[in-house]
Amino acid sequence: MLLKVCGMRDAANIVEVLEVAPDYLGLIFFEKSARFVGHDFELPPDLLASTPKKVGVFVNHTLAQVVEKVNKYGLALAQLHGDESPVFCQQLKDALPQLQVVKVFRVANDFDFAQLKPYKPFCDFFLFDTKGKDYGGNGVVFNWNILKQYDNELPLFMSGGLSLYNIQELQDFVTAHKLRVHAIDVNSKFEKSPALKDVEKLKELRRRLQNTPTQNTEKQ
Ligand SMILES: O=C(O)c1ccccc1NCC(=O)[C@H](O)[C@H](O)COP(=O)(O)O
Repeated sequence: MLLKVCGMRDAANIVEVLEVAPDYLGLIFFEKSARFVGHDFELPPDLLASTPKKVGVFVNHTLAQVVEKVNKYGLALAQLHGDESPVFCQQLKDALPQLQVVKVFRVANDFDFAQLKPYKPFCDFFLFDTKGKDYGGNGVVFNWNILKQYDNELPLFMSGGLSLYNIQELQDFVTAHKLRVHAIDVNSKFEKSPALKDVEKLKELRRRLQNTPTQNTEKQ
């Protein structure tokens, strides 16, 4: 499983996080988030020169706002964390064909998997996060058993309260149920304070993930 670390803005902290060699770095463009990058955010030169794909996290932004951030920061993926429609995903793909679109679904026990269908032609990945009081970064795990209903058609980012305490359990669950998990997405459980990542914890996570086989989970 690949690794996405989400929600940094401090240049020195980003440089430290890069030592862990994440596969994806999430930058949050939602102004109401405690992890909002800010209006004057500049990419640290180390990030420009390094390999992780940059993921922009958006919540009900307009198409023009997403396109502007993608172009400004060289984002490879847009993670749509709000109530964006399938038509919005289609418009984004039409505007930026190279961009990978990740539609987020906030999951609770009554989650209806039928709602995924109209998104499939316009998305590269789905991300399952916990439905909580905030749009994201709630630090709460959802009941993974509900994923037994998922048809595995699009590869997944798995999210929601992932920590050093539950990562092995998640890996076992994914293997047992042959879930097509492309990457895990970690955030608040690897922080010293909002937006400041605890790099020692991330290094331990990286060590544990290195012992798991990676799968071909790109969209076919
Ligand atoms: O993290 C935020 O503050 C946030 C706010 C609004 C929308 C999305 C947000 N985070 C996006 C993520 O991808 C998080 O990693 C995901 O929600 C999981 O967070 P956590 O439960 O803290 O691990």
